[in-house]
Amino acid sequence: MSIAPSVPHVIDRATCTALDAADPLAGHRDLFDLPEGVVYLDGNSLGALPRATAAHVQRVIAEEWGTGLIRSWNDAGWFTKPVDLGDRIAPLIGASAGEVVLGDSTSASLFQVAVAAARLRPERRVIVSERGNFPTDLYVLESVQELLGEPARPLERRLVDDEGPTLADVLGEDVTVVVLTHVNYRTGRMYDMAEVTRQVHAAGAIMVWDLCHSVGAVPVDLNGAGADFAIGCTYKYLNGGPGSPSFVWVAERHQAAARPAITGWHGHAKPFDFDVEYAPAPGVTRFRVGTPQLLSVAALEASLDIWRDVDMDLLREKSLRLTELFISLVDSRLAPWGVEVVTPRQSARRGSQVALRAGVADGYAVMQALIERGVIGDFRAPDLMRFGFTPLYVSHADVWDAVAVLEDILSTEVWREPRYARRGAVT
Ligand SMILES: Cc1ncc(COP(=O)(O)O)c(C=O)c1O
Ligand SMILES: Nc1c(O)cccc1C(=O)C[C@H](N)C(=O)O
Repeated sequence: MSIAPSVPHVIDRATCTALDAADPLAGHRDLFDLPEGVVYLDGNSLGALPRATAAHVQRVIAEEWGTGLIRSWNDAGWFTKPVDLGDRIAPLIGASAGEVVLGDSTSASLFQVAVAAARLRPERRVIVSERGNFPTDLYVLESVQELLGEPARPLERRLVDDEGPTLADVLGEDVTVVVLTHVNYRTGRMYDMAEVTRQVHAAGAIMVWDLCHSVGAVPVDLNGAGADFAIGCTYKYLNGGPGSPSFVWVAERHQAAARPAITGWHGHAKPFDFDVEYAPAPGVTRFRVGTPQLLSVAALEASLDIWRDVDMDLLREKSLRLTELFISLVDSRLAPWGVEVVTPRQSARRGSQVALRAGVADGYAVMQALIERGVIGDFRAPDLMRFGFTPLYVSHADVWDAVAVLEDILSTEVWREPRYARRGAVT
């Protein structure tokens, strides 16, 4: 695969519009309902609204719910939707049919999967994750510790980072599961999935990947990497809408032995036998819990249609072109204010987002000023401005415009106005 970003050396806005004119993915932007005048660089938190979603959800409400009523569990295929849509996510993450199923929230799915993973290595007593992981993953692992730890044999949680201890430092015969997020939510740094999985397996441990910031953003090959379990969300780059369901991937070789944390009736082998005893469904279906949120599932179904004809190599090429373009414009135009690129410059180590430290300015205030001017990114405490580049709807001209507004905010020092000062919770 060619991943040469091919950003020309001398860049002006006309260069960016020329890149857009030559962009094979440019047409996909029309599949989204983005507000006029907005440069949307926060699809790494909540993806944009696909044009087809409202009508599809409206049809599900009116026809399947309104008219079909209870019959729709069979007639509209409601009962098997989590498995059917799992099969549609599978090609985006290098999974086979029958390996992916929709879950509840990502947090709940991680609990479901991490417990199952740890139970595959019960004699080992250390769970490893990363200090910079998205906090919910770390909190969930505390619950796994509590659930599976015994007074005489507690489970320990060890956190690694680049300053040490590193993953290589802690991997040993006592490690049961390693839980890492493939693309870091703050820095956008991406792990080499195959290499890390190999290291973890060499220590005899189980590898669980969080794909929240990878699925739909970068090509992922779980089976190629030989990973064991994965979870992810669908409301970021898959554009499933706020609160759309998570997904769970379990490698086929683990499915028969895997014992999920929560054994609900939708994961039962024969849910409509209403047995008193639990018997797991075959395959990944046992990771289902209870009634799926079908209106959110419907919104996701509409957004997944967009992925039928997306070439993931082209997607990656465009993603790298956008992030490369952004980084070079930041370097060339924002140096006077000490703006620093935190995301790795090596393209193989970068997801589809870029984080900046604001230098002499207050990043929070700068981000509020940007948002007021229609350039929507976000801020992650203590000091990072984050910009997500969703290749399906962000253009090269958007990148140019975003940096131009950023330069203006820094040079006029408008960010110093009191209305941009930090207050309350931020998303
Ligand atoms: C890496 C990662 N994991 C998990 C989550 C969230 O989990 P949930 O969908 O349960 O809110 C996020 C973002 O919200 C995330 O960035
Ligand atoms: N999931 C979110 C939510 O429920 C509320 C606000 C933001 C989010 C996000 O997705 C945040 C995101 N995971 C992040 O990378 O920071």
